[in-house]
Amino acid sequence: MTSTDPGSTKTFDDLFAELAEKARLREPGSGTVARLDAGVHEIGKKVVEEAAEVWMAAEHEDKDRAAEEISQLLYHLQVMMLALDLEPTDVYRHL
Ligand SMILES: N=c1c2ncn([C@@H]3O[C@H](COP(=O)(O)OP(=O)(O)OP(=O)(O)O)[C@@H](O)[C@H]3O)c2ncn1[C@@H]1O[C@H](COP(=O)(O)O)[C@@H](O)[C@H]1O
Repeated sequence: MTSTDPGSTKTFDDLFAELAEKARLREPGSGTVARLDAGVHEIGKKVVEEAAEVWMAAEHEDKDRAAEEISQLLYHLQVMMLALDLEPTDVYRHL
């Protein structure tokens, strides 16, 4: 996907609803369910790893790569939210 390509129209809230449903159903084969089962410590490591990848892409790669890494960071933050039983509104009220 390039920065001029709209690509997926999925939003933050759409992805959160999708992940919450997979977690609720414990969907077989879901990477999200596996990450939740691994626990907060492992999820936290992925959050830190993806944050570093955002930083590196921002400094050394193009905008589209940075956007891709940001999307992955948002995904792992959502997994952390699910692990902590946090809703988006619990986060939004601090914005
Ligand atoms: N948006 C994402 C998403 N972003 C990042 N990731 C995961 O985070 C990893 C980040 O890439 P890395 O370069 O760090 O890969 P890696 O080092 O091999 O990471 P590990 O898998 O070893 O942790 C990806 O390989 C995915 O496993 C995601 N996994 C899933 N989704 C979406 O979440 C939804 C549910 O996915 P499942 O639960 O797998 O069905 C679907 O719509 C997916 O598109």
